[in-house]
Amino acid sequence: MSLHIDAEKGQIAEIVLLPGDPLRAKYIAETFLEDAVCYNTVRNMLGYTGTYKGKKISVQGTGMGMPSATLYIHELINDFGAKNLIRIGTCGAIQEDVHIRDVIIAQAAATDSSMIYKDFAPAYFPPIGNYDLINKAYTLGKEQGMNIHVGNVYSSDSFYSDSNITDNMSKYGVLGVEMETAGLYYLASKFHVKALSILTVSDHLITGELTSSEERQTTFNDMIIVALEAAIQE
Ligand SMILES: O=P(O)(O)O[C@H]1O[C@H](CO)[C@@H](O)[C@H]1O
Ligand SMILES: O=c1cc[nH]c(=O)[nH]1
Repeated sequence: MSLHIDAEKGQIAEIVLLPGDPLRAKYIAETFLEDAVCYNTVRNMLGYTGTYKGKKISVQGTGMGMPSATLYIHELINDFGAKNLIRIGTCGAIQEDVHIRDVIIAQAAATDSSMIYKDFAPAYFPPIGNYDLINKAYTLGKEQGMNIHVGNVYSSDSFYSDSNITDNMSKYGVLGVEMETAGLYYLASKFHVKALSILTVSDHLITGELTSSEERQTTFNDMIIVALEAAIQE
């Protein structure tokens, strides 16, 4: 076991899906995995392992923001041997041609977090996703007829903020804003594992549109299938 994950060695798969919401981890395990077993209830940050098309897969809630997500990601990699980590989350769109319910594959992630900067200052390290996983997920998403985009996202430490950073990100072509991808990609580089972040657009920061929870669920299912199919091709 590790500090925050109460599992035995071998109980967690090399492929781990990472939703922010632990109840989404439960939903994914119950809906998409066979013989799913819950291995973690510490702080209610639920984690499950089961199989998908015969391949062992885990799904672990990470909580919101990089301080929470990176402690689970760190332990999954270093204490349990995770090698392919795929975030499945939600984001706000910041481009006119990215619409609610669309899916964004994060090629890279800008961030206002000091977490990465302090390791490299005064240089900046660019957190990028794994090209193989990006390519597989994009191809699968297109085959399924999904409205799918690949590009930069902005991982912010603040959900609510008065700063104009998000506006500037939008001007520079960043597709959406969320709170964890930069931390995931940073740790994947640090520990030489593969990572991908796939995001459903839950709201639009320019138009003010929101998705209903039912709509989010349908798009979310499509996104999970893309993540699972990309993962088992590894
Ligand atoms: O839907 P999840 O994965 O939690 O992701 C997004 O939603 C949360 C904010 O509501 C943040 O964690 C953000 O990154
Ligand atoms: O606008 C949004 C939507 C989801 N997650 C975020 O961090 N921001």
